[in-house]
Order: sequence, then C-alpha cells, then structure tokens
Amino acid sequence: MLQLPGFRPAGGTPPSLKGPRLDLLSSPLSAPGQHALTEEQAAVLDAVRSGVSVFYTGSAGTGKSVLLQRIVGMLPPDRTVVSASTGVAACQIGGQTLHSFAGVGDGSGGIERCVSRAASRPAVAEAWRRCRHLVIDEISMVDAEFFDCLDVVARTLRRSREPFGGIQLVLCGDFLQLPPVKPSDAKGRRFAFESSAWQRAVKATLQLRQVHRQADRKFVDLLTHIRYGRCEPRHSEMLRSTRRNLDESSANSDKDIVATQLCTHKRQVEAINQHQLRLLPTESVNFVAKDSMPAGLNSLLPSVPEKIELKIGAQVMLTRNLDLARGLVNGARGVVTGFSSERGSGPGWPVVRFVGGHERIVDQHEFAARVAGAEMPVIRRQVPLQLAWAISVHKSQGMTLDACRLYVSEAFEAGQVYVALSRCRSLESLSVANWDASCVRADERVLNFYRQLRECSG
Ligand SMILES: Nc1ncnc2c1ncn2[C@@H]1O[C@H](COP(=O)(O)OP(=O)(O)OP(=O)(O)O)[C@@H](O)[C@H]1O
Repeated sequence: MLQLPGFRPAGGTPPSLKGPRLDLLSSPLSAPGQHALTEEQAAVLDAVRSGVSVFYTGSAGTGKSVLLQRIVGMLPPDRTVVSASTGVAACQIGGQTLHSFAGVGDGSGGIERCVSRAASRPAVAEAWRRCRHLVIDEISMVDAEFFDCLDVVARTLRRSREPFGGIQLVLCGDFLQLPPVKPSDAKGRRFAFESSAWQRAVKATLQLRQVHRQADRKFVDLLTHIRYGRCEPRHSEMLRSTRRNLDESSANSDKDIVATQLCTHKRQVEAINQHQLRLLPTESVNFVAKDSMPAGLNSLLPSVPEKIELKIGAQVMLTRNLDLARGLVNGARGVVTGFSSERGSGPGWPVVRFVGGHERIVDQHEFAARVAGAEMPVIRRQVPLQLAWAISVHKSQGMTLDACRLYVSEAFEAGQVYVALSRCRSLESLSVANWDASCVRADERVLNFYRQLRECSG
C-alpha cells in the first residue's frame, strides 16, 4: 500500500498524522456479515481516526466502498455529513448529494453568489456549522471550481481560516474512473485535485492496491492497462475473444436470468428496457413510492424512481444490499417470478429469483436523504429494484455484476471503458461487442497525478 501523509504534487512537508485523536464510535475491523478489513484498508481507518483530512483511492474493486461504509459507521452521526457527487452513489451509502448538502444551487454565478445563497438559508448554514466530518464519495466527479467554492463557503459560514473551516474531509474515489460531468468540454474541466482547496486541505493520501473483485491475474493486468488508457494488441485480442462468451447460455446456470447490457448512452438503456418489458406477455404491476413529504423527493433521491413497472419475467437488479451472506447486494441480478400474496388486497410484492437460485420476496425498503439543517431525513419507501436488461456505464460505477454484455464502442468519456470492463469478476462473465481499442482513454492530467503519487511513495 502506498501511504502518503501530506502528499503534495509539487513537493512539501508531510504533516504529522499524530493530531488529536477523535472520540469516535467503536469500529470493529469486522462484524458478523461484514468483510474483515485488510491491513491497507485498516490503515485508512487509522488515518481517518487521526483527525486529518484524508483522500484514499485505488483501482476498481479494491474495496473503497466497503471501507467507506465502515468509516461512516465509526464517525459520530450527529456531526458527520455523508455525501457523494452523484445521486446513485449517495443512495448507496445512505447519504445525500454534495450539492444538496452544500446549499449553493448548481454552484454557478461565482463563489460570492454561492456563499450568499448558502448563508441566506438558515438550515443550510447551521448544517455547515454543525458538521465536523464531511465524507465525499466518488470524488472524481467533483470539479475543482466546485471544490474551491465549498471551501470558501465552509470558511465563511464557520468563521474560520482553516481549510474547509476546520472540517475533517474523508474523500474517496478513483480519478481514473468517471470524470466530472460539467463542464462537458473535457479541456475546460479541472479535477478536484487541481483545486487550491485540495492542496491546502488534504493531509493524507492513501492508495489501496489489493483488488478483491477479480482473482484472475491476466484479467487484473488487462484492467490495469485499460485504467491507464493503454490497450496493447494482446488485450484487444483477449477482449475480442469474449464476443461469443454468453451466447450459448447465460453466465449462470439459470437460463431465465440473462446478462445485463452495459451501454454508454442513457437513451439506449431506456429503449432496451422498455422494449424488453413490452415483449413480455405477462401483466404489468406498478409500485408507487410512499414518500415522507408530499413533493420534492424526485430531486433528492433521483435514483429511486417514484414508479416502477414490473412483470413476471422482468430482468431486475437490486439497488440496495439486502443480505451480504447470500450475495444479495446492490447490483445482484435476478428475474421476477411472481408477486407474493402478503400485501393485502393488491398483487403483492415482487418475488425475485436471484443468480445462485435464492428466491425471496423483495418488499419495500426505506431510502433516506438528508436535507441540510433538517433534524430528520426524508424517506422514500420503494421496492429496491430496477429493470436490468440494460443499465448505463455511469449507473454501473460502484457495482459488481456477475455477467454483462458491453456496448462501449461509442464511449465518450475518459475512464468510461475501464468502469464498464471492471464491473465483472472474470473475463468469462463478460462479452464485448465490436471492440475498438481507440475508445480506451485516460486523462493526461489524471495520469500525471497518479504518476506523482507513485513517485512520492518511492
Ligand atoms: N476486505 C475485503 N475482503 C474481501 N472482499 C472484499 C473486501 N473489501 C471489499 N471486498 C469485495 O470486493 C468487491 C469490490 O468492493 P467495492 O465495491 O467496495 O470496491 P470499490 O473499490 O468501491 O470498487 P469501484 O471503484 O468499482 O466502486 C466487493 O464484492 C466487496 O464485497
């Protein structure tokens, strides 16, 4: 593991990690149903405990999200804001989007406008003042301008000159995966690590090296090359040879559960899912969310639909962890086999048979979003399922999939092909259509950032 307390791209003095230790909740390295943390994961936990602002990174499947959940469980809930750059990621960690916490709208109009927007909303200002630990997942999708803006908002509202007004940051992500969505022009885009706030605030940078998602060394080697934007002829050969992988049967023994298609564009995803749903001869059953407030949850919980239409035979995917021991985790795929009769007079909750054969009723689940300054989170109750004939590469970031077909020849972002390829555990469980090595891209500045990380670690 690379441990770089006080890493500074331009050189600098590593500050000590021996700050005042925090009075944190207990943090067992493993509890029933949880993975035991590896040494390198435990070292990140220690860095967070020391009280300094931490950025930890690592390639796909190194357990960043698993670790983040452990970190969140360790921090005091009343003083901790758990956030992520996207709605999907926020939902996965039971947090809120960074934009919603910050209360600065879309961050447009310059820093002064952002500060006055946040300051004029008492609940937002109070949330900034109460916060001691700010967790940000998928940091690669936060742009530098917004990160600098948050720093000024924090310092102003907290009346402190310290970076982020003295808030401890816990930043998690992989800059070689998806970049910030805005600005859409890749040249005008700056990453969070390029901001001046990052240079001042982040005191410890740690890198996880042990990949848990894939065991096959050849596949891990291929993924490592693609992550750095390189695709050698032998890699193209390996990927082309997957073309017919899932033709004969599905990757699992259950013929009713077909491989998920990963597409680069949302319009392709919607078209495929709706087309496949319409083809099923069975009757539609709609699940309408129950919300704790009359309106506004669609924007607070964008990844939890207000209405989900299902049919017997529909391919679905879990959007929440239900049972780690049985592998029923976010991203687990299955097929709707019926609707239970346990729901009173209605058609009942969906019954889903998952890959591996386990069948269970999937009833509604609480999805919570925190609203800046509000005591209680807002709640949406909905079945934790989405249609899964196809999903977008952007939505798949963070998931582990057991089988997928990739349609990435129209990839338009650096890191997009890497995210798609790294969702599966093995080369045998994926099939790549029309492989074109020119769609593999990594951003030069990100490559440089990681090069410097490596050099700093000796
Ligand atoms: N300490 C561990 N021991 C065993 N398995 C682990 C451990 N940590 C993580 N895993 C497993 O590795 C897989 C990937 O974990 P996780 O999704 O947290 O990785 P990640 O780094 O967040 O990946 P991504 O960057 O793709 O989001 C999961 O199946 C998870 O259960």
